[in-house]
Amino acid sequence: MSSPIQNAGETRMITPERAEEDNSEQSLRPLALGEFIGQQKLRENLAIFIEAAKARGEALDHALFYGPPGLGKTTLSQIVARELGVGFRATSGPVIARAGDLAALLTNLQPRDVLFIDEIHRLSPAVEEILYPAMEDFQLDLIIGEGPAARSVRIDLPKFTLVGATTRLGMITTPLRERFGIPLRLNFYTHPELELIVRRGARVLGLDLADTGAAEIARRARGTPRVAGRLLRRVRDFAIVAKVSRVEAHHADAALTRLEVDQLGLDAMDRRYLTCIAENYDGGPVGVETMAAALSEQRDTIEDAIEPYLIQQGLLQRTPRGRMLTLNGYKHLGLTPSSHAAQADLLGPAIGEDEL
Ligand SMILES: Nc1ncnc2c1ncn2[C@@H]1O[C@H](COP(=O)(O)OP(=O)(O)OP(=O)(O)O)[C@@H](O)[C@H]1O
Ligand SMILES: [Mg+2]
Repeated sequence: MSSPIQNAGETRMITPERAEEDNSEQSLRPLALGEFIGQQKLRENLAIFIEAAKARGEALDHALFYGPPGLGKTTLSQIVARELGVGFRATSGPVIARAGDLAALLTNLQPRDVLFIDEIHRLSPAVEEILYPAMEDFQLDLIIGEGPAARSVRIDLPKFTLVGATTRLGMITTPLRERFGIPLRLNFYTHPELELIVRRGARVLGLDLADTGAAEIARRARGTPRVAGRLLRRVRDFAIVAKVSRVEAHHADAALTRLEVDQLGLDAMDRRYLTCIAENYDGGPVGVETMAAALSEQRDTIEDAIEPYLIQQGLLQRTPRGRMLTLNGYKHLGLTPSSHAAQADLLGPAIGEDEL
């Protein structure tokens, strides 16, 4: 089991979530706003906010990046600090266990620094409590001591920028959400954008990739740069072993088909999810907990990493009563819908996209 090809098959090939291997993502990470491909509106707005903050010599307003995994939230957060020319400190929601941990981070910031909190929806309520006055008034209210001897002290903080990232906007409490002056939503990338990202990645990796090969990988990257980078590496593995000097569409297609990534970019897991709804639940509606149990998957994984792309592709719909397969979902599986199930397309309105 030591060849790269066999190892590649062991994990879910196109999962947009981070994996060990993604440490090598660093090399594919764009470092400036100008190098960042796609998310055009967001990029333009961000550039204006950054320029204005710099002109005023003030800290940028707090910013919140949200959207499915692997679309560039962490990358953009690093770019923000770099473009501002300030320090960057990174932590994540589950890592900050106690209020004191956050206090230590905040008191060590330099003026205008960026403090990046990944998975910010997973902060504990006690920590969030400390964060509110820090974000709003740049003050820290700490209780020192216990019992009758306890007293509260107030510490002034440097004016800093909090950059939060989350895959689950719906799980952020309203008071926290309202303290971000700049909420920024990341969307799935278009095929032409992904093609540019794949071509850039191939240059960085030193792979001779024909434009047709780049297009093939882009089309099957699930709208997600992280997936594009991963597919690109796997195609490169196949190319090395097969001694292909220039990778064309048919090479990429052969590699991706062997990895069970289909024409839409769905993998075995996605198809298992869709098939389960079609065959076990007559097309739905079925609740997410039921699906999690049926597939032995975490609910979070299903909601973060599987459903958003299926919904975006029009294969699945989230209704107030549960998940439903659409006619396109059936078509993609090569199944004939039951008359009952075909209703998904007529059932409105779907749950707001923000809930994703
Ligand atoms: N616009 C882009 N252009 C080129 N590469 C990109 C772009 N966006 C993301 N990437 C690449 O995709 C990978 C994943 O990006 P990133 O880690 O920023 O995603 P994320 O949104 O923070 O994901 P998660 O929600 O899992 O934390 C990185 O290797 C990054 O270099
Ligand atoms: Mg991230």
